[in-house]
Amino acid sequence: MTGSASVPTAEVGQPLVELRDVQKYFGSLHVLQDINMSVARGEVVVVIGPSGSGKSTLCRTINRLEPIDSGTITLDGQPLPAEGRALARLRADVGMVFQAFNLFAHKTVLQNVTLGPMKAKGVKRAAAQEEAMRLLERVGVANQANKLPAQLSGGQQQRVAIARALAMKPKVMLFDEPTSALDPEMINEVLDVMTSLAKEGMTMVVVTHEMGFARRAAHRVIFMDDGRIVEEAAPEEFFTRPKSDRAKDFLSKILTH
Ligand SMILES: Nc1ncnc2c1ncn2[C@@H]1O[C@H](COP(=O)(O)OP(=O)(O)OP(=O)(O)O)[C@@H](O)[C@H]1O
Repeated sequence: MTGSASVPTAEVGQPLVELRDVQKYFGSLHVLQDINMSVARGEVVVVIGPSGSGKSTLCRTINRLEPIDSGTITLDGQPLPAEGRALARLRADVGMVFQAFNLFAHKTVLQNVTLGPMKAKGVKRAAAQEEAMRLLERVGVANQANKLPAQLSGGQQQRVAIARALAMKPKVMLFDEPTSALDPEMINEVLDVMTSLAKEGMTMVVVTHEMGFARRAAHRVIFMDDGRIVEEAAPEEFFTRPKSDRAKDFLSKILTH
């Protein structure tokens, strides 16, 4: 499979993340129902759907921030570990950028990006710093390296959060509404970084309300409603010819805003 003509240029390969018959409850709420989903290496999957449909929970189960009640989730063919060192390794393999800012407030930008590789992977300080500076350059905030996160704009903080996740050399990046807490002028800065990662072949699962990003960078859009995957299609197909009434209704509401 190759990407849609508009952006994704990376070839998409074998399955990397697989969810099979996943069920999850919060008390009596069946928040994830019969989830079957496969994300291929190099694929960019955008997850959209109404508020409360289970998008964040889906994302959080993929790196075990939320346990599941039944079913299986595998990364690179391996079942997700529940605890211990294997779980720490998994967290390194699955980079995550949340909607709220994800940084240690009392560490500098540079420390935020170097700590993970030094602690989790035993990378020496000098090498970790060199790589961190390269990544900060990559996301356009190298000149902020010695500042504290609070001294940065929201968009800059999210770009540091992306650099921090990339420093762990993840196999897949999960983004959970990474721009939702940002001022409008900051949103594009972050989406541009995400788009370039997508073009370079990073495997990504992105929960977002930014339909422009979905059109431009996704190989596939997954539409969730009430804890289920209701529909999935290439973006050009989904946005022009949604099949389910729920997706049509959802798109008509968000596209008129
Ligand atoms: N820790 C929790 N305990 C109990 N219920 C929860 C918990 N987290 C989420 N929920 C409920 O699970 C449902 C799905 O939540 P989730 O955050 O996954 O939805 P979402 O699609 O990401 O929504 P939004 O777009 O508003 O962020 C919601 O009804 C929510 O209230």
